[in-house]
Amino acid sequence: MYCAEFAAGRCRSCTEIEQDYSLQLQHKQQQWLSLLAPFAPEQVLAPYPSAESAFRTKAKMVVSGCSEHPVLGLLLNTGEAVDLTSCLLYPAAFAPAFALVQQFIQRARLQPYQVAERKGELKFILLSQSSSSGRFMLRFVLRSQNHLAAIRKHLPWLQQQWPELELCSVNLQPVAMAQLEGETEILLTENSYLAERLNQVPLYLTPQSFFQTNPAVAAALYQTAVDWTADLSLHSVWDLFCGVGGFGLHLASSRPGIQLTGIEISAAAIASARKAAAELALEQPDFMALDADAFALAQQQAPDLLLVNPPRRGLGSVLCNQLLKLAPEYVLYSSCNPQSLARDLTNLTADYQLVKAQLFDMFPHSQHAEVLVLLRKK
Ligand SMILES: C[S@@+](CC[C@H](N)C(=O)[O-])C[C@H]1O[C@@H](n2cnc3c(N)ncnc32)[C@H](O)[C@@H]1O
Repeated sequence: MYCAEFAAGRCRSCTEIEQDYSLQLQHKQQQWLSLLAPFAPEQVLAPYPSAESAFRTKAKMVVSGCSEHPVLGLLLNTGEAVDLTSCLLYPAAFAPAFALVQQFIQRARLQPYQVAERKGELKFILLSQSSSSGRFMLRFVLRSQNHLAAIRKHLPWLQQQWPELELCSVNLQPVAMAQLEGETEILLTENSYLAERLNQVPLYLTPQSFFQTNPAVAAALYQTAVDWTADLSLHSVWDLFCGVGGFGLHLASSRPGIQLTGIEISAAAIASARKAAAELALEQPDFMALDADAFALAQQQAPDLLLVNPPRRGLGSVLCNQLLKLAPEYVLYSSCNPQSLARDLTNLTADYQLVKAQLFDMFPHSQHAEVLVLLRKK
């Protein structure tokens, strides 16, 4: 796919964008197959493809320039600002939304943060869209509360121009470092959730909780988890690193009566998962805001299916060893880092057989991949 910013060397995020998409997929699949080979999988399925453009429903834009001429995009080491408001990864509704945000910055006279001088207030804007409703969540990442009153004052204007704006908040990131967001979030609208719906399962996104960036591929991933486990005899499932509940809610809503336990470190994400579980009228779901290792280490009895979807670092040896000790009949492992998954599989395949594996192309044009594997106790 042709991208003018990539061709000009100004944006290098999509390192593979100039390669034909079918070749990108072939390439990822080959790498995936070579990582899996030592574990002798019984079945490896064809990769699940993504749309080539307009698939990414979350944008993280550095704000630079000045309040009269704000630039949304990225900042090069040279100090040059790159405008990414027409980036092809975003759905069509993002470009007019970015234009409104730029007008808002001008009206409210928000001063973009100047990295070199450590002056200014507005560092980033984070924009997410619900793929089911088309509605938006907008977050301003600020250095301090100095611009908060101006944002509050002009927000009614923005809401009037932009009826699809469901939720708006301010995140405070006072530290001058690369970390995108800080701990304090100030909600500016009545609504505290952005409602998403994948495969008819409600999911509630909140400002600080994780959500997949490619909802079409995420829907396929969740559905595959349901399909691969449909024939298994399951009474209990743990969903570790459950986020707002995508995997667990899909499994439990497709199998009435199943005992679901969801564990996640973010209390906001757990509140979302509980809200969705109540809407689905699930019987006895148990979503708890806890560290996954601490939870697993405190358990004596395994569920029938243990589902894990850890961050890029993977499970690590403590959780892998506890998993081997608990010995659930089945493990379903979804990973956004095939390398750390392979490390964990080295541990887990001592007692588990790798039954199925599939790559989901959540991040086209990059070298990243989401992968799903099903393991059965030997
Ligand atoms: C890759 S995301 C998966 C989220 C979810 N399964 C989904 O499909 O959206 C990893 C999740 O692990 C959570 N997390 C990170 N460290 C954790 C820990 N020590 N214990 C429990 N959850 C953790 C993050 O907050 C994040 O929601």
